[in-house]
Amino acid sequence: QSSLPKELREKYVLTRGIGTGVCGEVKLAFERSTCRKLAVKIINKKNFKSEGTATRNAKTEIEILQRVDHPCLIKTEDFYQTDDSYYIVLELMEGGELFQKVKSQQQLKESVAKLYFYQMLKAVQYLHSNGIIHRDLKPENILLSSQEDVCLIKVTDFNQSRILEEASLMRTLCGTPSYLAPEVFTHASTTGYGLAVDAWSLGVLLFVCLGGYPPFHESFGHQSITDQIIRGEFTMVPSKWKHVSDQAKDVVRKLLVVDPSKRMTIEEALQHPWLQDRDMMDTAHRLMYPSGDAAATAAVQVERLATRKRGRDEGDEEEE
Ligand SMILES: N=C(N)N/N=C1\CCCc2cc(NC(=O)c3cc4cccc([N+](=O)[O-])c4[nH]3)ccc21
Repeated sequence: QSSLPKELREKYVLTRGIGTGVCGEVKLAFERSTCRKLAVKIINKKNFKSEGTATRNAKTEIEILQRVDHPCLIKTEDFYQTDDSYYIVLELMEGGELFQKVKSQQQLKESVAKLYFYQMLKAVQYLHSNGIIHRDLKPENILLSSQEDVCLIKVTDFNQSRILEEASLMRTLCGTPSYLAPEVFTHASTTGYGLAVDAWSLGVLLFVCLGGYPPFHESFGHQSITDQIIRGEFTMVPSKWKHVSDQAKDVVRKLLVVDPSKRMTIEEALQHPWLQDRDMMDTAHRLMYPSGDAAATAAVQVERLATRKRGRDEGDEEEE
């Protein structure tokens, strides 16, 4: 306890470790004044690359952590630092990492994978609408709020995130364009393809949740994992995928497309038939907006009307 920042020690009691990340650890903490249970993520500063990028990376990440506000993004309660570590006080996510759940359960039930995937899409849609690319979406960075299958998920670890620097693009365009590459003008370098990296990662995440194993891996066949990824070559092993619906497989196939300009976007994924599931959406919105406050309920109604309208447009027979 001695190396902890004094203010942290005065406000919280840190107890046992509850999860070990590659870049530090997570401890169970109690807020002295309320006895509330919380998590404290301790990140060693040396985990960030060289000093230069470390401070910039860390600042960006801390900025993002404190700026984002969405039910499916980790929320920081408090923040402290010493010379060698950051101490981030967070809400407790008692379900731990999605990684552990998939590892222990092999593959998730399709309905559970859909509920989690929908929440991940909403979280990433929020980040993208705020000009943030996550760039490191993986099962270790998806936290579950409880041990129950039906639970809230939260995306975390914005260490690789990038805030789309529109400002730097504007500065670039002020200079002489003669040496600038075409993609600088076609937004490929900022808003366009940048966002598509998160869509790919969500495809890998969905594959792992449904299939219980990763689409690309060193141990598969003769190709290196890089070649498998560059060629977009993955196999849906029948024994693992025979119970998975064609619509779910379609979402995976449309996200794991090598050409970013042909890859399904987050918005398109949200419109995909597999996700036009009112029960799942009602469950997700109940988890995301438990207070059921007016604004949230209105948001849900809008979404449901939109879904219903889409259904009618596409000659959807099923009536409520
Ligand atoms: N690396 C980086 N630069 N930023 N990373 C970050 C940014 C700050 C937030 C953050 C939180 C976590 N993880 C948890 O909170 C967590 C894991 C966990 C496992 C079991 C139980 C509980 N729990 O019962 O709470 C758990 N909470 C992992 C990485 C990061």
